[in-house]
Amino acid sequence: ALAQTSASTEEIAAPVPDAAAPVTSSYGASTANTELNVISLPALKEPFKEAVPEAGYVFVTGAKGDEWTLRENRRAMEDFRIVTHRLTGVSADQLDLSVEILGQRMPFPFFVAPMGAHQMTHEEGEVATARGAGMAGALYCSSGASNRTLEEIAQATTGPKWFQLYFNQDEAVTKSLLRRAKDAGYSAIVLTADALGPGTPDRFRAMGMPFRSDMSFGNHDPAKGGSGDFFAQKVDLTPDDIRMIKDETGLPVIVKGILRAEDVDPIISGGADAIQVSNHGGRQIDGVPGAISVLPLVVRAVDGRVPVIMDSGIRRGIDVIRALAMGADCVAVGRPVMYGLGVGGAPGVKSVLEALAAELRSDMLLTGARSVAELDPSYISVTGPSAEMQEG
Ligand SMILES: Cc1cc2nc3c(=O)[nH]c(=O)nc-3n(C[C@H](O)[C@H](O)[C@H](O)COP(=O)(O)O)c2cc1C
Ligand SMILES: CCCCCCC(=O)C(=O)O
Repeated sequence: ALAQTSASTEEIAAPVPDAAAPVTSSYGASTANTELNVISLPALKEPFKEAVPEAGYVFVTGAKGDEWTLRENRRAMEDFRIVTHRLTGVSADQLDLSVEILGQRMPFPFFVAPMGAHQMTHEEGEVATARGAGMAGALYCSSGASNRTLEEIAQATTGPKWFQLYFNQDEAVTKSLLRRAKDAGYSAIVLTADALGPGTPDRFRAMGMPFRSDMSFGNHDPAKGGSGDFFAQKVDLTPDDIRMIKDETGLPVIVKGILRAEDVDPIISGGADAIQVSNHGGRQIDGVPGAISVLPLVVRAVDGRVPVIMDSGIRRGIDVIRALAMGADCVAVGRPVMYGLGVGGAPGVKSVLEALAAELRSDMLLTGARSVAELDPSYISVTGPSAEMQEG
């Protein structure tokens, strides 16, 4: 039996098995544990709405202010038109989708973006998401705002893992998080530079900010070896903070949330090992450009010194091609992974990642490039507002 939704037939791509819906907690997050027939990542949004509490749906899908940046992340993708090659002799068995970033080999050029508060969506929280990522062989980036502890999450995945840091005002708290991340086997630290705290979509605020009452920030839970207050984030970050993370852990540092070419030099001089172009999925400040629009400007400023990662708006195989051709070394996938979690739990996450890999594989074959390394700007014609930004 399939759950009924109010969406049109075209929008309902993936059936929601009955197993996706049971409600066992007072909050009512999903307990689903099933593989999904993913027709496309965007088409999972409606089943996600059916499978999770309204608060979780609004928190995940919403964005800041008028949500212009959220929409612009998708619209701007259309400015990047793919210029295909023909008769290149590429066959499926020759196609190489693997990449290596910061010493980490990945089977495909995308990974799970750091996202917090997964128990707003699924009872198991990040443990299920990380397990699903591992099942697909994908790198999992664990959010500093996870409900489960970084240690529980590290144990849940069989794949590579990075830890995303929300730098705390209390240096002892930050250093303790970093030490724990290193001890748990995370191989890089992602410093988020573009956030003041949780996303606060207007629709979520209108509901009274209904975070679940039993929600904990696992990494700060004193009962689980944590300390400090998640909300006491240090906002006045400088490049010196990068050095502290490196000194403390000896791990590579990725700075996430960069949208401007001028920011690149001080960040690389500060010791960053990679730059992540992102507008946080439009959740922190509205009105900033689509991430794909500014990617070429940042790539030019980086000039090959460190890898460039991009997220915000990745939904399709062709989006991955667009970003890689414009100079990203890999991309991160955000909200669609949460859709998979809500609708299918760990196997649902695996299904989402495998569906994107399958889509990318066929899109690559039709693009004519043999490998991710072969993609370059010649595969893209930049049009519209994004083209104007490259000139200015
Ligand atoms: C529910 C949710 C929670 C998020 N939490 C974090 C977080 O804890 N740390 C972080 O750096 N980014 C966080 N992000 C931003 C993502 O890492 C990523 O930048 C964003 O989801 C990209 O936009 P997209 O999902 O629309 O592609 C979060 C995003 C969502 C949707
Ligand atoms: C209350 C938990 C917040 C977790 C996610 C924080 C964040 O970065 C976001 O965009 O939201």
